[in-house]
Amino acid sequence: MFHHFTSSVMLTGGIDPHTHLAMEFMGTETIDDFFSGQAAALAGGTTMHIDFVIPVNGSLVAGFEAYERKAKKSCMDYGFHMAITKWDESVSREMEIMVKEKGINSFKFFMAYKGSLMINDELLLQGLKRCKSLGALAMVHAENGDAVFEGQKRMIELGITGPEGHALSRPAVLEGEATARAIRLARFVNTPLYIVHVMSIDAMEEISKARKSGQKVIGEPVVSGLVLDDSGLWDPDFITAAKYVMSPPIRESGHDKALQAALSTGVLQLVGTDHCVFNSTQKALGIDDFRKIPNGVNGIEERMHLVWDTMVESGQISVTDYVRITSTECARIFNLYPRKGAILTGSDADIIIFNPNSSFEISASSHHSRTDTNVFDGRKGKGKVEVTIVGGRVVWQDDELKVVPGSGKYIEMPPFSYLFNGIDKSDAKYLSSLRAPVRRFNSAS
Ligand SMILES: NC(=O)NCCC(=O)O
Ligand SMILES: [Zn+2]
Ligand SMILES: [Zn+2]
Repeated sequence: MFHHFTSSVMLTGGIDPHTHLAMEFMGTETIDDFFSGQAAALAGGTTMHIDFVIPVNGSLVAGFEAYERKAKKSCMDYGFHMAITKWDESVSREMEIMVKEKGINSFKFFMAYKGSLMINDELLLQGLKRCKSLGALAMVHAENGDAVFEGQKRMIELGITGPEGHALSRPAVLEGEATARAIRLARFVNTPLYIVHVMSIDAMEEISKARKSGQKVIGEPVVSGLVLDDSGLWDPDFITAAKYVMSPPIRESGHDKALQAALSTGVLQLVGTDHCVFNSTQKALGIDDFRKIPNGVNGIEERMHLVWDTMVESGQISVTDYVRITSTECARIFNLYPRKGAILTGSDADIIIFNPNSSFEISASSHHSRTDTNVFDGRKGKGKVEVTIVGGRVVWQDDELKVVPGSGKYIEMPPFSYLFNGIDKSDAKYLSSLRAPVRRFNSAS
């Protein structure tokens, strides 16, 4: 959705499907909270984000309440996904409460982070079945956590303790394996699947194959994976190298371009950030051992600019495609369209004015995030978000923020998005195929 506005264009505000604000993780907490992270987002033209609630001691209700408190200071609209980290009757019941009473329509399963968030295949299967019955979208962090654990041991035994050990310990083959496994289990259950942070050709090709076969699989690359390669991890300065540590890792050069191509051809459908930032002091927790470097990079403020420059300015996609991959498709997948993801009568007036002839430059000293580093530091490009409007109010203009803590609203997301269309019919077809050849056996005697 875009309209001409002198040399600038009016576009739908961005929606970031993947963030971690005020998240307790790896013995610390992300430094951007719901105010600072959202202020950064608004300065970069993103007007809504969906964050991941982490259960408290396995309780979804307690986790939801904790995130409600964290989000009180919000200055822009937000929604929640919910992580599932253990399985029992109570979790299964709480999933229903989340969907029917709390406005959550997606659940994330971590196939990595052994010993903390990781789940096994048995849990994943139970979770997929439950998601299907509730009309909720299952999401996976796809890396083989057991093999990552082995890979980490291997690096430490070789004496490789620096940030490069992070990437070497969890190669793309492990992302490809877990992506394939999750896709096959979702096919077995016959429920849609969303792969978060697709970082490699290996994972992307599994998604491509499944989609070609007609399976409902969504692939989300993140801006770091689209525009960076792993060279920063070899920087001789620990803090510089450690800022690039995220999971799955940023890959060797070549994966970035392949992910861009997949995005431009519809193999991948929307762009997130996985904004999950720790400052230099927090990253230094892993100075002697890469396994202790808190995982995560920035992107919430940079996504709209970098996707424009990398994809539209380069000629890979049109402006219409840009709006789809940064906003509309996210709204459709999470059942918010057309309230969000569109400029229409009756939609929330979340709008940006974007000047394609202007330019941007990214730097840790001028960004709005609280963190003291930026993985895109020094990058320049074409295009600039000149104005951000949320709910009809100007919050970013002339490089100045006018944000009000507490003004952001929680957006409930109803279940049974378009991805569930036709699932009941294909189930019925499968069941009738089982019953068709009723076999009779002769008795043994
Ligand atoms: N991605 C990452 O390194 N940190 C955030 C948690 C996750 O999404 O896996
Ligand atoms: Zn993840
Ligand atoms: Zn994440």
